Amino acid sequence: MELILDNLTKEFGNFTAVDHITLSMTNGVYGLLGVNGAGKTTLMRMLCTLLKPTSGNIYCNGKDIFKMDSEYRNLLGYLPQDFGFYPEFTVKDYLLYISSIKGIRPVVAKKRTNELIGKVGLTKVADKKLKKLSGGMKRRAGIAQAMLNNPKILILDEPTAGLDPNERIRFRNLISELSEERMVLLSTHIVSDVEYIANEILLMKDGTIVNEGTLDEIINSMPEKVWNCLVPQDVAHALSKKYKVSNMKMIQHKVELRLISEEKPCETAMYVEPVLEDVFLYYFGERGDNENGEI
Ligand SMILES: Nc1ncnc2c1ncn2[C@@H]1O[C@H](COP(=O)(O)OP(=O)(O)OP(=O)(O)O)[C@@H](O)[C@H]1O
Repeated sequence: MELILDNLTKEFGNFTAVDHITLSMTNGVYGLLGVNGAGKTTLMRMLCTLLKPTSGNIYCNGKDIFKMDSEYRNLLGYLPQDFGFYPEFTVKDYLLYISSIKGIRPVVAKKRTNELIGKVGLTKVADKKLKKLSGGMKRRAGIAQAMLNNPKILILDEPTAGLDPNERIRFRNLISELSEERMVLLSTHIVSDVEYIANEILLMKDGTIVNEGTLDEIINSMPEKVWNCLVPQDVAHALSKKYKVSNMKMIQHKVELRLISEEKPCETAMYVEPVLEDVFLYYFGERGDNENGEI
């Protein structure tokens, strides 16, 4: 399975949401990481043929996905950010209903529904109405519906948004399990989501992929260094205005800062090994002197 994005672009009026992305993806988990508004959903909607590109193409095993029609849709499973669920349906009925929409034969649908309910850990609540489930459980039902046709390409838009830490971990494990022999593309703005499960990380900013690679490749390619410094409060204040600061902690009467800088930022600064969160800050963070800065 290979998906190729060739100069993919989407404009809304004179705003470019996805800007000439060229990319190739095969089996494995791809983590699309970016801040709100980076263009993740727009990119995913094009990959699901729900949105036509302004220019550029997407090829699946060499064929234009917009010309493949049902041949492509049969390969695809999609969990949208705000997936419409049916509050009065039980988990089982919901999955059987979606199966019928997808044109899956009833015998196959029944078998697949039972299998997936077990896989996503919803056996105990299979006959409960969706409105009675927790956010994480609903999201798991959402994943199950995306998996009904045993897709070779699974696209998950912010699947962990709003989940508590336990559910988040459970979800990550589930996604890893489901990634065998298929391509999974998941978007998130949470660094740890991709840190643990993505084989390939795509950093998206302002409609473009600013960096792409394995966790190690991305971390090692950061052009600046990460420093730890323990300084008095006034110095900490000045440093945080000048540099991007990934962490700040009070230790007795001093402040411990973790910051990103090309050169040694102060006399006492010690170089530390970077982690993905530092890289995220490098690309997406703002220095403290930028009033509009948000991470
Ligand atoms: N239909 C549309 N018309 C106009 N602008 C749009 C439309 N859809 C998206 N945009 C704009 O395109 C940009 C990218 O939006 P998109 O939803 O793809 O980002 P995102 O990375 O998924 O963000 P989030 O994490 O908040 O969902 C945003 O500035 C958004 O306002």
